[in-house]
Amino acid sequence: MSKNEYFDKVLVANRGEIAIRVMRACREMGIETVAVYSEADANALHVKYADEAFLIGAAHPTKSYLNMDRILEVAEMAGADAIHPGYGFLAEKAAFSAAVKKAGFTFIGPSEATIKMMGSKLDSKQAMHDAGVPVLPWTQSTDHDEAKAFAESIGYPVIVKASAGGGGIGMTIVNNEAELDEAIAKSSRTAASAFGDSTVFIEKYLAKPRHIEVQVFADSKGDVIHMYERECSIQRRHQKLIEEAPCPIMTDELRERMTQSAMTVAKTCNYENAGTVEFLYDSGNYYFMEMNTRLQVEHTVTELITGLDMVRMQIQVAAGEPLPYAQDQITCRGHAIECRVNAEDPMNNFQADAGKISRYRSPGGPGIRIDSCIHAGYSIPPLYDSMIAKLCARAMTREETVARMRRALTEYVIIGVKTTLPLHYAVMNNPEFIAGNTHTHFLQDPTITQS
Ligand SMILES: Nc1ncc2cc(-c3cccc4ccccc34)c(N3CC[C@@H](N)C3)nc2n1
Ligand SMILES: [Ca+2]
Repeated sequence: MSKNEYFDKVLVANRGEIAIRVMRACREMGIETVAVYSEADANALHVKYADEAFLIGAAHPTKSYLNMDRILEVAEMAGADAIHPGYGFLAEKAAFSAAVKKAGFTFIGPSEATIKMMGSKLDSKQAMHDAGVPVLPWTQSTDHDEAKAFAESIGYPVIVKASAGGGGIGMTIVNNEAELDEAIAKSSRTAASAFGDSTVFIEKYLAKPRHIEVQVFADSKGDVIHMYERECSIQRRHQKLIEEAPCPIMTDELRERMTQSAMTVAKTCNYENAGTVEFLYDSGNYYFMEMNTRLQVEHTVTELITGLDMVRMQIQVAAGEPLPYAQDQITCRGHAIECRVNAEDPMNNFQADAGKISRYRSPGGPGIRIDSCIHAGYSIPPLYDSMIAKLCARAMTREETVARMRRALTEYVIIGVKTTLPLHYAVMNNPEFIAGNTHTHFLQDPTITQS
């Protein structure tokens, strides 16, 4: 007799804070958890949080967290019913979604076909254009004369992007015709080596857009809801550093249009489970960029303004249940900001900094949330993503939330490794940020870190 109506046992195919996050939801639901860990993670917190834990291989991700066969073997041995991929690693690998299903487990995420479609920026752009979702003008021709004619028709600058790309890899800005051929060749080379697919396309370049993304949720019956938007413009080398919900410049009218577009995107690709539709926003217009077919790092700020548990919802819809909330039950109350605490040195080009944490004290008090995988005495392994904690603050207004985040940052003590905490403190004290004037090149402005 299962202790809940969803699954008896879930294998979490991930590590770090997101593995702990998923295990917390499972524990609250009476679902047993299985952790997988590499040799470098033998003492990791996610191993301690799970009901069972299995060593899956050496530290390098290809030998462990990316090793599909080994993970499925453990799921079989442990008698898991479902697998949660977290984010990163295998989360958006279409073949993993298929392999999980083929092996008889439930994949807590979308189907192989959906992941595959959204993995191609060109296919998803074409499909969303045909569905009437705003997209930036583009061409997939790399012929010099056709590309030249396209660029001249919409005006320089334009940008060359990799279709199989992500995270800004393979993007080359083109300011004039003389740069066109080399940009196409450079992006194609990068795309081929990074993604094994040299397909590129060219689109209108927006100088200082905002990155606004809409959280959507869909069940296996085709129902889709949105859970408002997040602004994620403060990034560095396409790694988000600070996210907030709702977006400071959102109006009811713009929100209505963007959330409708986001739900059209989800319906067009038969989406199931949690997903995020990314838009670029510039002077009142928004444009579909891509869809992320996973639960994102910054799902936290959406949980804080809606009061919902998104991992619980993922498990419910993956088990075949209808969406647990109707659209009119999803409310946006207050404001939330997330600061990603990375083991990097913001004053030395964000160089990753591994090492042992000698002292650790996390903030607390009203409206503070910490999702982390660290503790005093923990040694940060060098081979994985540098994010070690997420500090979130929520309050009723953005102004109060910024003040609360500023206060929490003064309380956060992490001794033994360099972190991005000083950068976050500088941003929370920066007049432009406080005024809500963020855009994607915010951190390029040298005055930011000299507050
Ligand atoms: N046509 C056009 N114009 C301006 C752009 C600017 C960016 C961009 C560039 C640099 C940082 C960014 C931060 C958030 C959102 C976008 C960006 C961008 N991308 C795409 C992947 C994403 N991580 C960055 N695509 C763009 N596309
Ligand atoms: Ca993406």
